[in-house]
Amino acid sequence: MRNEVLSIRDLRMKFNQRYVLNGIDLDVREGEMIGYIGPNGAGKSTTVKILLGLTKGYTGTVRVFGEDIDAGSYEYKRRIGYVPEVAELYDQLTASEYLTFTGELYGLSADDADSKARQLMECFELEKVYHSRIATFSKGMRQKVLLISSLLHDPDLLFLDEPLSGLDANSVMVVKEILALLSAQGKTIFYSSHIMDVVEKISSRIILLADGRIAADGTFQELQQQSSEGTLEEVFNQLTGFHEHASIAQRFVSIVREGD
Ligand SMILES: Nc1ncnc2c1ncn2[C@@H]1O[C@H](COP(=O)(O)OP(=O)(O)OP(=O)(O)O)[C@@H](O)[C@H]1O
Repeated sequence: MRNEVLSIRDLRMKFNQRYVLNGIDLDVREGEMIGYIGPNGAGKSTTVKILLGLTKGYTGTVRVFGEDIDAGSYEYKRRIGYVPEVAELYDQLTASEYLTFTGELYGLSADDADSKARQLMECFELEKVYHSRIATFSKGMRQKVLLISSLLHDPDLLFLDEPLSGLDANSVMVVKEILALLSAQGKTIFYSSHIMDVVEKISSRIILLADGRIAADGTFQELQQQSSEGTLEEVFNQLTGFHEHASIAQRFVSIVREGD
């Protein structure tokens, strides 16, 4: 049996008297590639932020690498990498400064962080802008810097929120392959995205969160059987009880066209 990476019991979280997480139970083992999906506002980012120790005030038990994260130790964070949906990149820094800085935060020496960051930037054909300010980078270039910063310290557990956002088709292929290799080498990956065809293809297990609860958990094939639908997009629509896309679109367009 592979090692436990995450163990969550009856996790609940409320904001302004409203429960956003309503009792989550989840066990994750080494090497799992988890597609973490759910409608907007379902509670995906909230769960991830709790796991990262960024959001407090929850009830229930959360163990990461066997350690209760409420116990106050920060050591477990060194084994985690994170690509947030909206990143606070320090625009005034160069890629080299930013990556060396984040590498050092994760415990690498400045020289090791710099050398590793330079080589990883080269893999993404960004070596020429290594010493340029991030403020001058395109969306895709920024995304690559974020991916590199999340991986510099070779984490065992990786949380990715829309990691392909802004990447061109060639870079998408490279990143998907990187994730497959990391997963095959035992890294655990939480892949949160709204792009269902990618999630369908890369995940070994899909977890669907709806209204702060796990509404489905299994391989893509298991989810298909559960809902008797074809694509993950259709499974998602069915499991979240959504059938109104055509009428919503129609209403939206008719409001836009009002008065014409
Ligand atoms: N700091 C906060 N204060 C108040 N409400 C919050 C806070 N953070 C999240 N929420 C609420 O919690 C709910 C879940 O938000 P969360 O960001 O976890 O959803 P999500 O599943 O990641 O959504 P998306 O797919 O849109 O990124 C939302 O209703 C949101 O408004």
